[in-house]
Amino acid sequence: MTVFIASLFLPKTVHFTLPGTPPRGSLSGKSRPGDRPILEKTPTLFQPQPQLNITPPHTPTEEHKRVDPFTNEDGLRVQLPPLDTTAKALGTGAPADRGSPTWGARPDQPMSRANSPPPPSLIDSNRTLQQKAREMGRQGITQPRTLPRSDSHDRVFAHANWRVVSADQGNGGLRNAAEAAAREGKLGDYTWVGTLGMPTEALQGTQQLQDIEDRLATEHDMLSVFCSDKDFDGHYSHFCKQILWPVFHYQIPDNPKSKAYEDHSWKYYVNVNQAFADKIVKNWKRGDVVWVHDYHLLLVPGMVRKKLPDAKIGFFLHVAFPSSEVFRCLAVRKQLLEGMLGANLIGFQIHEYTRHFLQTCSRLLSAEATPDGLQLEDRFVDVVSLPIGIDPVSLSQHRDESEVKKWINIMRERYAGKKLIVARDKLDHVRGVRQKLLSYELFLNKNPEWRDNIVLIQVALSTSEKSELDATVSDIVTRVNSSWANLAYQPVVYLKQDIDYAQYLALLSIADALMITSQREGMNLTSHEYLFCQDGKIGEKKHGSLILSEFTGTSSLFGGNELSVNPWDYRACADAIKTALEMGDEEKERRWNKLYEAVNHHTGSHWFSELGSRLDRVYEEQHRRDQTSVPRLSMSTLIQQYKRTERRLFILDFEGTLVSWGPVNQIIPVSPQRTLDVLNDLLLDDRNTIYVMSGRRPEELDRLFRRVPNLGLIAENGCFLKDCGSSTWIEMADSDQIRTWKESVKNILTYYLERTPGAEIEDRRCSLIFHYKSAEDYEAAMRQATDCASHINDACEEQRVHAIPLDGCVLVEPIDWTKSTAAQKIFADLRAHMAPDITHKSPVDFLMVVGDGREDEKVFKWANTLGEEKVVQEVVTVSLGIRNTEATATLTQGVSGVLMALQKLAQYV
Ligand SMILES: O=P(O)(O)OC[C@H]1O[C@H](O[C@H]2O[C@H](CO)[C@@H](O)[C@H](O)[C@H]2O)[C@H](O)[C@@H](O)[C@@H]1O
Repeated sequence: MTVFIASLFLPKTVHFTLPGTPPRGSLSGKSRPGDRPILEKTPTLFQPQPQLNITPPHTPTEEHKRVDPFTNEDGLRVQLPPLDTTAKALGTGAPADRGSPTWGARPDQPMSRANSPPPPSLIDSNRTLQQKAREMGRQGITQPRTLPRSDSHDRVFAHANWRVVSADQGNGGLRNAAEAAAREGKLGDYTWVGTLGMPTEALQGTQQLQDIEDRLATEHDMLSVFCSDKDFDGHYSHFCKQILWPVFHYQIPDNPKSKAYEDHSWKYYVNVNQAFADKIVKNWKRGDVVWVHDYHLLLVPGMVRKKLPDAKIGFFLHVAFPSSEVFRCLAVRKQLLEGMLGANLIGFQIHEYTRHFLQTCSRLLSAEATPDGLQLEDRFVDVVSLPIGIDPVSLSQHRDESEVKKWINIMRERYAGKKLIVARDKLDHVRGVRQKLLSYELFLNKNPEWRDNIVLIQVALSTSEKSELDATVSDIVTRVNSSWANLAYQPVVYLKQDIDYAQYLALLSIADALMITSQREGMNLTSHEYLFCQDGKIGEKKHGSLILSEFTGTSSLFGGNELSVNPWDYRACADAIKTALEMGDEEKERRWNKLYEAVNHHTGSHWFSELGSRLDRVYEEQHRRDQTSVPRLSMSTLIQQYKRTERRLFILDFEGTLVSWGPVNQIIPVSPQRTLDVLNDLLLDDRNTIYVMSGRRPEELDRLFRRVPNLGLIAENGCFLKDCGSSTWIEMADSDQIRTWKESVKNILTYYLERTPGAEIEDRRCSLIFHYKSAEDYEAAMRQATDCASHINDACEEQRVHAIPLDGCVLVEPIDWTKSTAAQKIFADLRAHMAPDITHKSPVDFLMVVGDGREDEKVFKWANTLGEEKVVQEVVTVSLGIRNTEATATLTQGVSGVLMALQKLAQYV
């Protein structure tokens, strides 16, 4: 069995060595294969990383021996050497939350064909610039690539030497988690499915590309997904980055240039998702598991499901899921949701995102949402929240490297006597770097005593987002530095480039505080890594404070032990900086201990394996329900069960089971005579106890069943109970609670009623129903009704009430009293009335539940448990519905089938 882990970027990619590139080491004028040039100089803080691959050519088959064990294949110091099997399993060392370097902008990878080449005039006039750029490149100064793509460019790459290297794009947290789970034996065979993260069209049809694909598959267990550059660019740079990423993080651009409502790049998104699905389908074998990750691949579960109806598919969203109010702005909202719903299990980082997703589906797809997931027409999809975490084991090993200690020493010396606030973020609006700098400026303004004594080190990673943000942030940095810097002091160190892993770990270890001001963020693993590095084990600063935006997923794990901030509130953020710096050691330690415990509890490996086990469980459960092999009710078995028992309890649903559905908002005018006769016949045997359950009001049921003495009744779906032979109703629900929520819900219902001509509200004792079957415009009414249900679910969750969109109506009822709670009360009361000398452990030896609806499923479940636990000798649960059921048998002949079956039993008095 193989687990496919589909994520947009593979953990590996390839780098090419182009003929004519200067040999590695030319920064210092020497050529030393495998060495990282920067190390040949006296190390300076945050020297730019060279991006040119300057290794002498070598063939793909001969792996180059690395001289410096801490450098990766690319000469960047980001990977531990494969010392032994444990170290090997630790894999790539890199921050969990990575940057996303601009796609198609590396000089050692082919250029994209997505954009047409610039006109020749421009190329000519650019030549001098290109010369200059090359010159600067030789000096180690990184410049954006200026060469336009051409046929010769393609040919060069098609024949150049290449090597597999660790990719610097993609989800580091996911990779670390998978590697940790594998290392700990919680994940068996697994195969990554993803793109190389570079334009590949130039290589299409070449042996080169085939070799790359083969090598990744055979040596690294990675299936490469190839798509045209245009598709990838449209998918990633446009649909993902300009539409999904902002909208999922609550940034709906409201300016006229906004692309949020356009869908011109939608087709590219579909194409890339289809390419992933095709790759998975082609390689899938029975028993394999498919895990699809993140917002880049929302359609993949649905596409795979279409081809492989039985596949076990999980989907996890790493970023935030917004409120339905925001999500509904997307033009392709339904397609996206339906794509995700192809999975058996959908995971989110925290409960808030799960709730938003359930509400969004209930609102936009009119799907029935339950706390466990979504009941679709033909399947149930489970929905869970499970936060990802870091891998403390590999982090700890990486932290022990001498390079980290070296950087700690350098920084210790450089910042002696200063307090350090550190941060490493992507430079896009969502991450709130601008807000952070403004509050830091405010802090320095308000607290002159701290000037000269504090430094903010902000590492800003590049993004594909091209905006004025860059300029704004640089302006603020300049303003702060020019206000308070002097020859020996600079209040902000701003690095617009990534730092290597050793420097990153040193930075986290030496900090006095980490400051995260994301406007929204799925999780934020940088804060986990920081807390881990603050244990003081490598003799550095310890128990530093964490200033963390309340809009990150991580903040919901930390229980207020962080300094939680609203990044929009500059004053509060400035105050939080002061609190962080002036906090006493004892309080710092107390807070850190709690935070550290949370970090170690929610590890990446736990996350990965727990998701896996949950998928296994829900898949089993869904399959059990899906099996059309829920047997038909066997009359002969039922008769035998009935005949060999003496204390029988029947719990029978009313509408749809004992009578055909009538208009729900009307009292049935005619008594259903046949039903009453059958019930009376059964009750002639005093070994039988019968309860009828219904959503109707007590007075309606009284009227309907006045000719069946000794019948027990459950009204309003479990809110009222009348015992057999009794004339009084027991109110099960808490009437004060009901009164309170009814007031608020009625206001909401009235609002929608006024906008839905022809609709009406039915006020039951414990529930309210918004009926729109007779609305003048049914389609419009249905939209109002789903909005109404979602409005109630948003506004009244704390009042323990929920709104359920049903066929032609929205039912609003309490969460805590159901048909099942009523059935349990009946059973408990029967047990309480058992004579003390009786030795049976159960008041009944035969329990039959028959029903056809959603509410009845809970009663089936409860009854089956009594059977499974052998509390009741014979348990028969029968569903009339065609939907998935918990019942152990089905009856396809509808109401007359039920009446016939009961009539047969009644003959055996
Ligand atoms: O920028 P992208 O290539 O589109 O990828 C989005 C981000 O993915 C990863 O972050 C997300 O997952 C993390 C782990 O679950 C979570 O901590 C974070 O909040 C999510 O946004 C990746 O770490 C980021 O670098 C990417 O930008």
